[in-house]
Amino acid sequence: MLSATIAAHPAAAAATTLRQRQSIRPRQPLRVPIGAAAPRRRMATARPSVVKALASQGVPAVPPKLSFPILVNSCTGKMGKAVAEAAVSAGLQLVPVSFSAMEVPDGKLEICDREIRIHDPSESEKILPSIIEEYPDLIVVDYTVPDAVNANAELYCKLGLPFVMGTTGGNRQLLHKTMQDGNIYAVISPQMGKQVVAFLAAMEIMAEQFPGAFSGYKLELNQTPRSAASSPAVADEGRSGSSTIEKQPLSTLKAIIQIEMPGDAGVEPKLVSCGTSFAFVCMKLGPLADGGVRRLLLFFTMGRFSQGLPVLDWKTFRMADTFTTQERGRVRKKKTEMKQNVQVNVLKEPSSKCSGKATKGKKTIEVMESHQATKLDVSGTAKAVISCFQKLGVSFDMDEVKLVRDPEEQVNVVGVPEEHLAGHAFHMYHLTSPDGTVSFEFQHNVCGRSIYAEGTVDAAMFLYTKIQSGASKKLYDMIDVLREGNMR
Ligand SMILES: NC(=O)C1=CN([C@@H]2O[C@H](COP(=O)(O)OP(=O)(O)OC[C@H]3O[C@@H](n4cnc5c(N)ncnc54)[C@H](O)[C@@H]3O)[C@@H](O)[C@H]2O)C=CC1
Ligand SMILES: O=C(O)C1=N[C@H](C(=O)O)C[C@H](O)C1
Repeated sequence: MLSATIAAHPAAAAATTLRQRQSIRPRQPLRVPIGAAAPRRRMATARPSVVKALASQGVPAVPPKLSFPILVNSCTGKMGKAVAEAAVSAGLQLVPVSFSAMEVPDGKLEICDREIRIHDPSESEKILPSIIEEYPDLIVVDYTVPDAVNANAELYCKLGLPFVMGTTGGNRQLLHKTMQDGNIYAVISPQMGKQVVAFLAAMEIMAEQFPGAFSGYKLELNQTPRSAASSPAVADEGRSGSSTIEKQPLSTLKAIIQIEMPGDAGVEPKLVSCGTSFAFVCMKLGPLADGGVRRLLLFFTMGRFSQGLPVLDWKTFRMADTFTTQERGRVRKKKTEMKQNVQVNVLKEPSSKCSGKATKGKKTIEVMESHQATKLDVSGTAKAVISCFQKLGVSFDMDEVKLVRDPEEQVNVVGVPEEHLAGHAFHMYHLTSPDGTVSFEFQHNVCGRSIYAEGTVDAAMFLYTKIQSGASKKLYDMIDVLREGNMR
């Protein structure tokens, strides 16, 4: 049966609860579905000191596999489900209980052949104490909603329950205070994707070592390029007089780093650059610039030329023809909408050959993030990156981040693969020097959930080893996790 014992005094109780938990003898759960986590007293692993000692005696120091109980709050969500699956495949014991604001048939959910009982969040305070009693080494992973962040963290602290908080939003200042008062082991990070975290860490190091390095720079596209020199395509647009594309300075410094995760791009979630080809950008910009078929053909031809492809082959004509007969009607329909977003298109790949912008004096889009339509808050990762830029001397208001949540815009403008509309995170930052002669562009684009799920499992393992070793530091972020060699 689930009991309703709660530590009476949050701050003081937190530390004692944790100590008490170490000495509680585990009970057998009354109803544990086959394959679900059975309560355990301790992980079946050797401590690092033991491994070291064995190694000194010539015994190979193969790190033992960690195994401890993990409760995922909430298993009904996209991230919760992905983490639960990753936890099982990493050999952790998935506790067959979760909470959700969503009703599920029979109050149950099946994950990796394990039956998870779903309770209403209002019951968590009543239910969790007995779960802790059954699973003294329990770690909770939180992927719920921004509105639940503070209450959940307070509850975990009150119960002395170590946790990994992946949920973004809520009141982060209050969260920080809760953690200070609660003195509980936790990893909190709005970004668990380790490669993205490594990028964030690099930003932080740069901000720390070269504060103000980008003073005066703006997170925006060039407003008034100085040089008239440009690529023939852009020059042609300029001469036509009808184009909204402006010329870019020759000296514009630009680098696109594209990192793709190995594996089948169509199946595996991936970290990608979302740049499209020069030809594609021109195809989008051409009609918006009131160009006719001739201009389109010219753009397309130049695009092919720029990529070292044969200029005049059947593909050139076929694609132009397809565009004019089938796509042009559709594009015309969306013209107004696209015009509003044309800067994003430029942001997507303003390559040196097609660098330009279509602002016509309008405000440019400087930081853009695109996520699945169900995302409730502004990207926590974007906020973290922007705060690094701020330390580097760039002035930028968080409210200015351009949010893209419309699936049509995501596919047509941002370039999100359709199969990842329900789970993606594309981020773009464009930085311009005060005189407009230097620009930088950063992108980190993730499709799918597995990069975060794996990072979360690593964070839980990291936390577990910290608890076992009685580390004096209790609050960590993902950069701490990476620093201790957790890139696996
Ligand atoms: N740190 C990271 O690397 C990442 C963080 N996230 C963040 O994680 C959070 C969840 O994202 P998704 O899984 O995509 O959202 P989702 O909408 O798919 O899932 C949220 C789940 O939480 C449940 N829920 C709502 N209120 C609750 C409460 N009080 N207690 C327990 N469960 C509750 C909902 O019923 C839903 O099933 C968001 O804040 C998102 O930004 C998402 C991806 C990566
Ligand atoms: O909601 C998401 O999906 C994501 N949320 C996190 C954020 O807000 O930064 C991390 C990533 O962008 C995916």
